[in-house]
Amino acid sequence: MYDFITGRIKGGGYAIKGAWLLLKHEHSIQLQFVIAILVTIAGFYFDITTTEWMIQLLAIGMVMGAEGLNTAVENIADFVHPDFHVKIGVIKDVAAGAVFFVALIAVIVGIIIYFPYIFYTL
Ligand SMILES: Nc1ncnc2c1ncn2[C@@H]1O[C@H](COP(=O)(O)OP(=O)(O)OP(=O)(O)O)[C@@H](O)[C@H]1O
Repeated sequence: MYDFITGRIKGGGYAIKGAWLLLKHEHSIQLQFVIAILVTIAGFYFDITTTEWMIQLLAIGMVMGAEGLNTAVENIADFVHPDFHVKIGVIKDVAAGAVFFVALIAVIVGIIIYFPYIFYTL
């Protein structure tokens, strides 16, 4: 039981270290973090509902999580095959495509949430 608890705490520590590395070194994650802060400010400004907060937070988490996994895939690809290879290109494109899906949905969610606040209250 003790090993189980210390193992989980260690695992959490590694995960936090990984999240910090992403924020420190990855420009795409940094940009998404800034966007996350901006929409959070917008959430307070427009006083969005609890449900909208939950969906917005979910969208932020999905985008940053997908981007983090994309970075991991890119790093693995560069590690196992640093030189140019058509298959590495396809693997990286597919990983980027997965982020695109999530990001597109997040943008649509953002429009659905904020369109009424911006245009119906004018
Ligand atoms: N080793 C490679 N072999 C073939 N094509 C590659 C290779 N490396 C990158 N590419 C192509 O270039 C694109 C960009 O790859 P890269 O690793 O530079 O990602 P990136 O979008 O610049 O990532 P980031 O800016 O998040 O670090 C890939 O999606 C792929 O099409």
